[in-house]
Amino acid sequence: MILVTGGAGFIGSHIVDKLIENNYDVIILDNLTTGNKNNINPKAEFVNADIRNKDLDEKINFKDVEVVIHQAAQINVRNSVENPVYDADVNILGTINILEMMRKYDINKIIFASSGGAVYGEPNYLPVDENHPINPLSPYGLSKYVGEEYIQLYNRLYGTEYAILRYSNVYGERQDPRGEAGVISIFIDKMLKNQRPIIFGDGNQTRDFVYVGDVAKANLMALNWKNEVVNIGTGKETSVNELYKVIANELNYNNKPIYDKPREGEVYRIFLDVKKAQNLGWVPDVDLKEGIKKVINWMRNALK
Ligand SMILES: O=c1ccn([C@@H]2O[C@H](COP(=O)(O)OP(=O)(O)O[C@H]3O[C@H](CO)[C@H](O)[C@H](O)[C@H]3O)[C@@H](O)[C@H]2O)c(=O)[nH]1
Repeated sequence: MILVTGGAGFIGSHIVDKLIENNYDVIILDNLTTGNKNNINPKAEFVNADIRNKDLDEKINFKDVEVVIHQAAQINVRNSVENPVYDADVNILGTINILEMMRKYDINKIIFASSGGAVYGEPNYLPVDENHPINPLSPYGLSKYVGEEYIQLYNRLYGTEYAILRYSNVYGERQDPRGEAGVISIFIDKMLKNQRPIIFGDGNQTRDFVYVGDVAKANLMALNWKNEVVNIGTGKETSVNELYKVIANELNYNNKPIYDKPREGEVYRIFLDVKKAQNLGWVPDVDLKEGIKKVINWMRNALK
């Protein structure tokens, strides 16, 4: 049995679907603050609870759990700046609570969603590999990194195995354009409604956009990775202006974007070195254009 925390969320629900496709038994733990009931795979068992709950083992039969895939988190970077206590509570104490349940019930493996976009800070060199210095620029980046460190500490103290996946900018179906970020879903949503998207700054800032299905695939492969910290991205750099063009082109949208002042405190250029993931056998299957088409199809139906 595999426990997926945050399994009703954007990335977690795609992981659950892939696990079920591959005949794994899955329990979802989600408190539905940002997760959505509609994302829940009916073949999974669902427990509505908070990762910080000290009596989680009264709700979940941890004796059956062999691996925890820990995706539940406070994921909003800007909210973490406004409310660092809440961010640390969910992302640090929540992670420790999950690790304690694992210790109590001898669960030997955790796969953890970390952030390649947030832990490295402003890159000293590009692409950013796993050995790049850690210099988070937000409480969120720090809380994700502290989660990583606790997981490594539990490995030293109790031998708990881990795979820490540092995602780049993940996009895909079920990323809510009204919720936390996701420039791709925001641009598609606006263009479909014939509104003009806003580009913050000059639009030459770059990101590494990775499709959610490929991230789910990495999590399944990580079931066999032992004590690795791995960047998960495409290794390709795309500017926000380029992204705008690709989406506008797919949608035959002819309006120009509105340029606004740059968003404070965000990095200008970042993309990940993904050689390590490749050496472990993972490569992304879906390129940006194809992924954007998938999101457009999904959003057209979701908006009906
Ligand atoms: O309407 C928008 C939204 C975003 N952007 C720009 O697009 C780029 C990407 O922005 P996102 O908000 O999609 O993502 P971030 O790069 O800010 O990444 C942060 O938000 C992500 C959510 O997808 C992840 O949580 C990630 O770890 C975290 O660093 C940024 O340069 C941003 O300024 C715009 O120009 N217009």
